[in-house]
Amino acid sequence: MAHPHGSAPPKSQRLGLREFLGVFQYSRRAVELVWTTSRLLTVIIAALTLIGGLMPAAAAWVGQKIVDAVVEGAAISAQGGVPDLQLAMGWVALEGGIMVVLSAVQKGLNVCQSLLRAMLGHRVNVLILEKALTLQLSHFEDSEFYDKLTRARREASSRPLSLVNRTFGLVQNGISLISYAALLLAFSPWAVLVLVIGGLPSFMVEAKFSGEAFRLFRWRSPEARKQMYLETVLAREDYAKEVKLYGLGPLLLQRYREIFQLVFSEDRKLTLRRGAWGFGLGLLSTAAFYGAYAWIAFAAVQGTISLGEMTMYLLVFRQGQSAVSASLSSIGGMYEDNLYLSNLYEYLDQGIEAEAGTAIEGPRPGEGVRFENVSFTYPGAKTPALSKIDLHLVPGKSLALVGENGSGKTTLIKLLTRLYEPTEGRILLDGLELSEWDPQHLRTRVGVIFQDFARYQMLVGENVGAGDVDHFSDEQRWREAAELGMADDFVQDMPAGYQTQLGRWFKDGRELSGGQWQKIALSRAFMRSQADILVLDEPTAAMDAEAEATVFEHVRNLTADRMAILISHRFSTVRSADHIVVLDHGQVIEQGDHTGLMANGGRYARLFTLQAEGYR
Ligand SMILES: Nc1ncnc2c1ncn2[C@@H]1O[C@H](COP(=O)(O)OP(=O)(O)OP(=O)(O)O)[C@@H](O)[C@H]1O
Repeated sequence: MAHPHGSAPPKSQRLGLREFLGVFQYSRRAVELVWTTSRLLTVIIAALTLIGGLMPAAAAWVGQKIVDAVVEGAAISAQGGVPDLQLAMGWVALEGGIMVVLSAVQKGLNVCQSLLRAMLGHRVNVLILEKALTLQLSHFEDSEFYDKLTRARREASSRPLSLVNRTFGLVQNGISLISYAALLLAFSPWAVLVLVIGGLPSFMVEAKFSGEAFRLFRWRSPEARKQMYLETVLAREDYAKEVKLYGLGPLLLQRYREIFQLVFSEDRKLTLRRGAWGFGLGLLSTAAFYGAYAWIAFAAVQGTISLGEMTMYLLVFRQGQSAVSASLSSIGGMYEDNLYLSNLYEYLDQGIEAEAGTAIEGPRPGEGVRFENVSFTYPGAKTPALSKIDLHLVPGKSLALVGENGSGKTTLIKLLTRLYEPTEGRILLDGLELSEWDPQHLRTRVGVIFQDFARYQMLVGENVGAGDVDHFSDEQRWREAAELGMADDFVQDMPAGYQTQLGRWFKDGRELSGGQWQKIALSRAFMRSQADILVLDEPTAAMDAEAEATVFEHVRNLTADRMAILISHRFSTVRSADHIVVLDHGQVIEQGDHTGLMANGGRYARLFTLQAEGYR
């Protein structure tokens, strides 16, 4: 949720019972997730939980038997008789046995839970990433959606297991509690009531504050994202150069600190209030316990119960009380887990418009690409980035787009590659609208490099191979593409040739120059040998003039029956295109070939002459 920096977090709302229960809607999905992650581990955990639940009451009962046997034995000894030693020793041995089982159960639970935790964390991360693959570019550019993604990634992976553990914990404590109650009932039903009611106040506090903590977490997720971003800028190699030279470090670090202060001051308030209330209401539980203690001791003094029974009741009452508070805090924790899971599921359930097209050919093959009255406005933007564009790109021809920064050239390519849909008008390939094409097939027909192409910290060869996933690791194809993209020569000279690691993140990683990276990106586009539309968005800006000339020679040779779209600010390159389109503020203001446009004496002619003069 976007909010102006520094605004106060939302006030806590009163939590009605319905709202409280409604929040548990994700429990079923979380249990399902855990169950499908590992049935075996889930079953073992459930079984151990049940066994673990019965053990404490059994131990308390045996404890009573020990004390009574000892008291009885002592009385016999006092009267000069011979007590039955074996009986008391037998009970002690049994209690020892129960403790061994209990500790085995607890260890087993820990082991299973850590295994399941690792598996589940991985599973949830994969779910999150799989979903990310289905998202559209516009999602990544939407800050509110990005918050959802960040929140899901930060908290969600540990929550399903925690929820399931707490559910089991609740069952376990429930079983213990029932067995304690059964023992305690013999003393007095009222004692059972005191036991249960004593735990309620602390529970109310937990429920109230976990809701508040969650609202705080949601409120500050844009802050958390800013902090993550600053961490990236301050600690990553690709920013280090500028941060150092411009001395940005202290300023950015100060920002980082300020965000922490803002977030921490809210956290501190909440933590203090939570602690104070927890302590105050916790006193009630202590009072309930000592009230019951006095009552039980009184009964023993009066002789209504034996010493053994008194020991057992006290133990049962104390443990019962912790079972009550553990159960209630399990419920509170489940509530909290559910709140955090709502983030995960909100993100996973985000509706994605299906890319519905299925066509793999159009009615007029060979017609090429047509833009018909195409307009486009970015989500949230006030003015259109493109308006009323009409264009026809014919196979075998090349098209150059020129225009000032921000005139809409890259946007036009984003529409052609279906990263965005036109807000108005339509784009046709072979006579069929782009949205009706099978998206996979459409992608194989277009090879594109953007000016901000990705620099993967992988092998040089893989950086080329990325252009065609089917041949991602095919060294022969890497070479062919790299020759066309002018990268082969310098790659051969690298220490491990095509197997050289790029980037500084990993061992022995090499860095490339700007022009070399561009050659890699160009080669990547040449990997798309099936593509009949080749789009180069300022591909040669960092290359030297000779390399640029050769690359265009290659593009021209390739485009016998293909289409090439070229964006460039270098008119020496642009002039060789068959058709030139001049964009200004999202509109086509001139088009034609170089000679025609020069003869026109319009914007193109002016810009061309200006640049040509610069070279004289
Ligand atoms: N993701 C985006 N969201 C909102 N507006 C955008 C986005 N990308 C670009 N714009 C806006 O759309 C307009 C056209 O941008 P575009 O990137 O198409 O220009 P360009 O002609 O390729 O510029 P350049 O020569 O600088 O590469 C600009 O005003 C820009 O601010």
